[in-house]
Amino acid sequence: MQVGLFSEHHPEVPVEVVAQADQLRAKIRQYDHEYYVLDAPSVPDSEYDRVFRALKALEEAHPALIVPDSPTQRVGGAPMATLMPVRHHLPMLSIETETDISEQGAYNFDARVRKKLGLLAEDGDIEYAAELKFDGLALSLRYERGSLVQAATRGDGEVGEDVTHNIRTIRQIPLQLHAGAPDVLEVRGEVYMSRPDFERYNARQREQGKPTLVNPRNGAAGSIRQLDPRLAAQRPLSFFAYGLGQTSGWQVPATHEQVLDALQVFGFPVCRERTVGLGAASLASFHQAIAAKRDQLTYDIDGVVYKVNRLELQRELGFRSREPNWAVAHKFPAQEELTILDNIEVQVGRTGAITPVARLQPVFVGGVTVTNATLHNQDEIDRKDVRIGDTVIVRRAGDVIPEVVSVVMERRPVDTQPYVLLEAIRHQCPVCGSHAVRLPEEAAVRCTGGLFCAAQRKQAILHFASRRAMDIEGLGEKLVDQLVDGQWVKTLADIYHLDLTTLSGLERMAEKSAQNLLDALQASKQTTFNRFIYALGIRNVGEATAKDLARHFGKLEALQAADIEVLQQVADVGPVVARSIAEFFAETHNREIIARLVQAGVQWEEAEGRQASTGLLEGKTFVLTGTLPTMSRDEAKERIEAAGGKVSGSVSKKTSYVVAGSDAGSKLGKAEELGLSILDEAGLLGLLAG
Ligand SMILES: NC(=O)c1ccc[n+]([C@@H]2O[C@H](COP(=O)([O-])OP(=O)(O)OC[C@H]3O[C@@H](n4cnc5c(N)ncnc54)[C@H](O)[C@@H]3O)[C@@H](O)[C@H]2O)c1
Ligand SMILES: [Zn+2]
Repeated sequence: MQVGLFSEHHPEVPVEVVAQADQLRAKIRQYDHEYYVLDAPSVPDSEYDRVFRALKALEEAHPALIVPDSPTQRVGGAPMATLMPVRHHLPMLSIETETDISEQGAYNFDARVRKKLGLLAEDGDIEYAAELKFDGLALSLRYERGSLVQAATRGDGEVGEDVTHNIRTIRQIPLQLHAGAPDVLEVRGEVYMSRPDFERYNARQREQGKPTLVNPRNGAAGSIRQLDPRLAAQRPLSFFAYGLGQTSGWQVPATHEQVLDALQVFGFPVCRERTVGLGAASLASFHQAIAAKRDQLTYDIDGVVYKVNRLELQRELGFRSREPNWAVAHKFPAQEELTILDNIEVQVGRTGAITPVARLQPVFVGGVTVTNATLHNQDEIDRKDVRIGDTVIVRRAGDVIPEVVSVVMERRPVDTQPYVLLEAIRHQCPVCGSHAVRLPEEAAVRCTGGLFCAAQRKQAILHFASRRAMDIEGLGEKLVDQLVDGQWVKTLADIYHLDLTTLSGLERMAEKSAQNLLDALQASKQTTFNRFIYALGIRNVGEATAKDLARHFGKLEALQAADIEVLQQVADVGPVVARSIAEFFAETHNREIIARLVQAGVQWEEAEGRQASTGLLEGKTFVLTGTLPTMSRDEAKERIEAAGGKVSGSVSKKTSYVVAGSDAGSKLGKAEELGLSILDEAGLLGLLAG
């Protein structure tokens, strides 16, 4: 060993090692504060764990370094000053992490437990309970005589925060226990946000231009530690019970497995993914089985937890400063990792949305190597201030596409520039060169190329051919892929110029089906004006609007010539819809394609759109929900519209009638809430009959 300078306080440890430990502790203290107090971590857990392990390794090599307030000796962070402190009757500990994520990890844990208990090979295998390690926030729920009296976070393990006001908004947590509950029962478990709830919440926030949650764990922790329970109530949270705190007036079962069974009987959600087995092999196989299933679970887990099953043995094993000796967390590959963002490129989607995509230095995250991640849209880039050259946190969980969740600002290189998508593409669609725009009320940048844009062509053709548009039977997804990829169809109008030789030369296309398709194409040319408008796939123009437009304008020339003002004279056409219609017809490519469609023989009776209705239901708006006994939903809709009524998708005060069949959903509930008239099929037929 090099004999050099030694520290004053640790005479046996070289100063540079002391300095290194101090540096690591300062980092950990900063990360802990961001994570536990601010609920805003700046680095992913994987990075935190690396720093933590480095400190642990230093302390193991130089035990004199260990001080009682080292992060390796304590749990969590200080409670938030704004919430009331709660002293735990029994401390809430952490769990030791097994560093070897291979199956060897299970064997290491078993070996440590056996050694501590002084067991020999002939003493037989230990019984273990294995369960999931949920990635949320630990809670202690206290029930007295069956009623929830207090909910507390872990805090530093001794003193947590009172979050009862927020916990009461979580439906999965019983306020009252089923009969037979003990005098005092403290239940420990994890509050979490499911992935679908997280995705839905973020999608809605993104749509409204509001801040998104970084990950489900943060979403859960952030809402539980709010002061205002209304904020917590807006975020959908769930709960899993996994253990006990203090109890009294109860014969506590003999094993962990039986404790969980009992909690389930009392009314707590307990995760089904758990098992009990003998020895390390059973643990290793659980680890493997869950790893294979991880992506299909609807919530985040960061590993599995092994616990000695018999509580008597747990007591014998006891605990150290921050973790029990009878449990271990056996992790999986991290779902969030650090990497460098090399470039931002764009992709044009099937609806013309131009989305920014991050090109990343390859990084192993969520079990796969990731090189691309979505950045969603300009608003998200602005909010996260993502720049080329940044070190970013990438998240890949479940089957959701990888996403850049945040930037590690500390590591931003000098000379970076904010990224502006429209400027980067010079206001042009990179696929077709059409003008790219961003509507003020929209997050997305869009290509205005419409039917001309190859990226949008396949989708446009499928929509054009669909049953309620031009109704071209046999023109399905596989065929459209071949036609567009093979350059047979460059614009929509080309489909009417396909011939038998070309079609029967395609993969899996017999002459008979080729001829059938040609017949279907021919038949589709005779259509109605409203179907044709709908078939063009103009943004924001659905079937109902297409009908209104057909009825109002009667002629294609009139519709094409209408400006935004004139368009808004049509019932139900607001400024947004009017603008997308005007923009569509303003694009030269689109006008050309329409002209070619007409040239190819597409025609309709000009008057059809104005067909006289019986007028019986004029001015009435209907909402359909559930399955009607004899009529299909389309049929009901057609008959209502034929009688002059309107069919809308959502219930509001303006709804005249809600027609409800079996398995009616939330719309029926809403209708009842608003006190609207609710009809069954017979009632609707009655109205139609006058
Ligand atoms: N990114 C950051 O800046 C940052 C900062 C601090 C901590 N962290 C992360 O926090 C974690 C360390 O903190 P920790 O001490 O809470 O350890 P931990 O989260 O790894 O393990 C203990 C916790 O596991 C939870 N748990 C989940 N399922 C469980 C089950 N079935 N049985 C028992 N407990 C279960 C409990 O909430 C318990 O408190 C690490 O993952 C670390 O990366 C990250
Ligand atoms: Zn384009």
